[in-house]
Amino acid sequence: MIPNKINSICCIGAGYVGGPTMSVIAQKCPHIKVTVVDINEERINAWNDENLDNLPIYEPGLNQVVAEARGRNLFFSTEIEQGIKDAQMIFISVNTPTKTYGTGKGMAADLKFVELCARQIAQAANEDKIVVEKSTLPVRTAESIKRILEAEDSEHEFAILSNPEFLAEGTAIEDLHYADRMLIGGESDENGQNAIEALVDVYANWIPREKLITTSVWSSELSKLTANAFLAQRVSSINSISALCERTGADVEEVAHAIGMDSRIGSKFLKSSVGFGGSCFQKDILNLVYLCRHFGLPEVAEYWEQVVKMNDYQKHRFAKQIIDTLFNTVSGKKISFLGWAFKKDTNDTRESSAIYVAYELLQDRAEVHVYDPKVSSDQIYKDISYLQEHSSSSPYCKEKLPKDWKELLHIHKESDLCLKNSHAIAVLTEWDEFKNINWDSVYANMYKPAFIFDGRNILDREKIAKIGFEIKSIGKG
Ligand SMILES: NC(=O)C1=CN([C@@H]2O[C@H](COP(=O)(O)OP(=O)(O)OC[C@H]3O[C@@H](n4cnc5c(N)ncnc54)[C@H](O)[C@@H]3O)[C@@H](O)[C@H]2O)C=CC1
Ligand SMILES: O=C(O)[C@H]1O[C@H](OP(=O)(O)OP(=O)(O)OC[C@H]2O[C@@H](n3ccc(=O)[nH]c3=O)[C@H](O)[C@@H]2O)[C@H](O)[C@@H](O)[C@@H]1O
Repeated sequence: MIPNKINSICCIGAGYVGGPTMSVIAQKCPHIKVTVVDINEERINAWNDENLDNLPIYEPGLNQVVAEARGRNLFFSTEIEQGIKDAQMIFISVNTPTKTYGTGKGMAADLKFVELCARQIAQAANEDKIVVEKSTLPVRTAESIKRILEAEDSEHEFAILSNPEFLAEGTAIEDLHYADRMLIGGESDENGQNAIEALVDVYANWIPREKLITTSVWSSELSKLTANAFLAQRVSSINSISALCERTGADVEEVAHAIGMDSRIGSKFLKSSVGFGGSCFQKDILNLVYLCRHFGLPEVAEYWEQVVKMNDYQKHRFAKQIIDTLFNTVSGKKISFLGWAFKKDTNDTRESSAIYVAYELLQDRAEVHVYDPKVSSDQIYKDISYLQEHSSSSPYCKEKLPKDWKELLHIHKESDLCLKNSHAIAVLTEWDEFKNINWDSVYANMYKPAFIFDGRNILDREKIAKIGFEIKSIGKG
C-alpha cells in the first residue's frame, strides 16, 4: 500500500534541479531525511565539499541552505541502490536532453537516463514506493515508467506522480521558497491519491495550500512543456519586434513597456536580448514540436517550431551585425565578450547565445576573447567543441571551424585584460558588474572606431556614446 505520509526521500540526479530543490525540501522539512544520489562522483564530492564556495552549482542563496541542512537531514551520495532502498519517495531529476541520434534526432527528448532510473528503482525496491517525475518529460512518460517498474518488479506497488519544476536558474532558491505554484499530477486510484497527499504534505511545510495544484498526470506533464513554450514564445515575439525596431527607428524597450502595461499582456518576460539560452527552452519546445508531429498535428508543430527559428535568427542577426559593422571582416580582429553564461547569476552555459555568436565569429576567423565571472575556461572550450560536433543544431553554425580555432579563442580572468586593445566589445550576459566598468579607460585602450554591441541592453547608451564609442543595442534604431 502506498503511504500518504513519508519521512524519507531519495532524489536521483544532483544537478541544477535536484541539488537546489532537495536542499530546500531538507531545509524546510527537518523531519524528512533527504538523500541526493548521482552517478557523477565528482559532482557528489563537490556537493559534499566543506568549502561551500566549491558547490558544483552557483546559485545565490544556495550556500546558506546547504549549510543549514547538510549533515542534518540532507545527504549527497553515489550509493544509488542504497538511497533508493532507504526512501519511501524517489524523485527522478536526471537530464532529458534532445536526442542526438536515431529516431527523433534533434527533436525528441532522450529518455535513456529516465528509463535507467526506472530500472534502478525496480531492482532496488524493497517496499512499495512513490516515484516522482521531477525531470521535464514528454506527455505520457509516466505510463512507460510504470510499465518498466511493474515488469521488472511485480512484488511491490508503485505510484507515479508528475511534479515538474518551474524554478529559473539564478533565482532558484527564491523561486523554490516562494513558488508561484507547485503542480502535482497523479492517478485517481487509492494509491495515486495517497501519493498525491504525501507529496502535498511535504510542500505544505512552506508553500500555502492554495498554491498546491493537483491534476491528472498527463495534464501536469503537458503543463510543464507548455509553460516553457509560452515563456520562450514571449522572448521570441519581442525579439522579432526588435528587428523591426532597428529598421524603423522605434525603441524596443519603449514598445515593451507600452504593451506590458496592458494587464492582459503583462510586463514580465518582454526583455529583448541576443536570444534565449539555457538547457530547457529550446529542448522543451523541440520536444513539443516532436510530440505534435507524432500525434498528427503538423500545423501545431510548425507554429511552435517558429519560436526556436526566431531565436536562431536573433543570435545570427547579432553576430552578423558585428561582422557587417566591422567593415565586413573580423579576421584577425579582437572581439571581446563580456559574459558567457546564458543569463546572469549562474555558471550554466548550456545553449547560451554566446556560444553561437562566438562560433559564427570564429567561422570568420575573429580573435574571440571572453570574460565571465563564473564560467571556467575549460567549459568555454567544451561548449565550442560540442557545437562543432553537433553543428546541425543551428542553421547558421553548419560550417566547421578552422583547424586552429582553439588559438583564436582566449579566456580571461579579469575584464580589463579581456577588453584591452579590442576592435569591438560584445555584451552577451547581463552580469551586474558590467554596469560598473570604467568605460573611459576601456575606450582609451581600444582600436578606433571603438564599437560596443550591447546584446542585453544594460549599458547607458548616452553615456557610452559621449565617451566616443559607437554603440549598437538590441532593438534600437
Ligand atoms: N536546469 C533547470 O533550470 C531546470 C531543469 N528542469 C528539468 O530537470 C531535469 C534535470 O535538469 P538539470 O538538473 O538541469 O540537469 P543536470 O544535467 O544538471 O543534472 C542531471 C544529473 O543527473 C545525473 N544522472 C543521470 N542519469 C543518472 C542515473 N541513472 N543515476 C544517477 N544519476 C544520474 C547526471 O549525472 C547529472 O548530474 C531535466 O529534465 C530538465 O529539463 C526543469 C526545470 C528547471
Ligand atoms: O524548465 C526550465 O529549465 C526553466 O526554464 C526557464 O528558466 P531558465 O532557463 O533557468 O531562465 P529564464 O529566466 O527563463 O531565462 C531563459 C533565457 O531567456 C532569456 N530571457 C528571459 C526573459 C526575457 O525577458 N528575455 C530574455 O532574453 C534569458 O536571458 C535566458 O537566456 C523558466 O523560466 C523556468 O520556469 C523553467 O523551470
